[in-house]
Amino acid sequence: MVNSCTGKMGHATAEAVVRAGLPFVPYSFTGSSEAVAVGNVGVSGIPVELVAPAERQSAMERLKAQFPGLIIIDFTLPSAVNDNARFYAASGVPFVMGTTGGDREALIRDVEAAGVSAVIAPQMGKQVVAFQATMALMAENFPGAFAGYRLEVTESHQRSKVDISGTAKAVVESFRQLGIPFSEAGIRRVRDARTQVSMGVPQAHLGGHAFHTYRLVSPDESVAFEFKHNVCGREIYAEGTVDAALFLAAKVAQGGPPRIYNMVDVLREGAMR
Ligand SMILES: NC(=O)c1ccc[n+]([C@@H]2O[C@H](COP(=O)([O-])OP(=O)(O)OC[C@H]3O[C@@H](n4cnc5c(N)ncnc54)[C@H](O)[C@@H]3O)[C@@H](O)[C@H]2O)c1
Ligand SMILES: O=C(O)C1=N[C@H](C(=O)O)CCC1
Repeated sequence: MVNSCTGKMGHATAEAVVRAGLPFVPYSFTGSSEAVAVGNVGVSGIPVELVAPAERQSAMERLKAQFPGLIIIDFTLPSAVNDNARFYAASGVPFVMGTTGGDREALIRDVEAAGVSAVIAPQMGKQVVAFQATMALMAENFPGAFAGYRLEVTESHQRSKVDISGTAKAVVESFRQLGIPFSEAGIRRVRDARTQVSMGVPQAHLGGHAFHTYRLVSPDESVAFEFKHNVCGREIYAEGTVDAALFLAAKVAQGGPPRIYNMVDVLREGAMR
């Protein structure tokens, strides 16, 4: 089940679920205004019934009975992430949380306390996850290697993105361990089309892109490193999310204690196609 199919990522992911030939639940929890205004949406020709927040409790009971082994995928909004995760966890339904932002520490705490398995990650794209894992490995192996360096971080996304890149925040954590004090407030956030075009974002992808640049400069400016990951469109995340859902379903089927996984866990197990 994908929440919310009315959103850009939710819709792209729902299409990827159908493309993969997986059983697709034709219901989607959504924001109250969309449920009223839109009513229903179509995903690859399948009509999907939208469920408003006020109806989600009773709908969840029905869905759990109707779809044993239910896995929820959440791409909603930073303002909804904590409440949604608490709701899924309290309902005992394992879930993949791709939504960024919110209170991330509370998110982990709540899900752990409820004892439900989940994959929670701000980045679902296989190659970007591999880059993230590489930075984390470098930090683990060579802590402080970049002490004294200056870090500049720029992220550009479609205008509708409300929060700072969750991926940039995660990567910055590795740079901190490499010796560079850097606060999230220092991340340069680009949302205007003119700047984006000047940065090389294709016109056709102004409505869906994620460009990231991390630049490290030595104290005397004689040495510079630049890491970039530039994504156009959303397919890379949608496909990675399907991998995460399959991984989670397999973990739940195996039994064992509930656990919170991230996408590096999924990648490490070779579970990304
Ligand atoms: N993890 C990843 O790889 C990845 C990739 C892309 C986007 N994202 C994240 O996914 C999220 C969604 O991005 P988007 O571009 O699809 O946004 P969007 O604005 O297009 O869609 C958000 C949707 O959430 C719905 N919504 C709002 N409140 C809700 C609630 N309480 N319950 C259910 N649905 C609700 C809205 O109706 C809307 O359709 C963002 O946090 C974004 O950063 C993550
Ligand atoms: O389009 C978005 O929104 C994205 N959000 C994630 C983030 O914040 O890191 C992943 C990239 C795309």
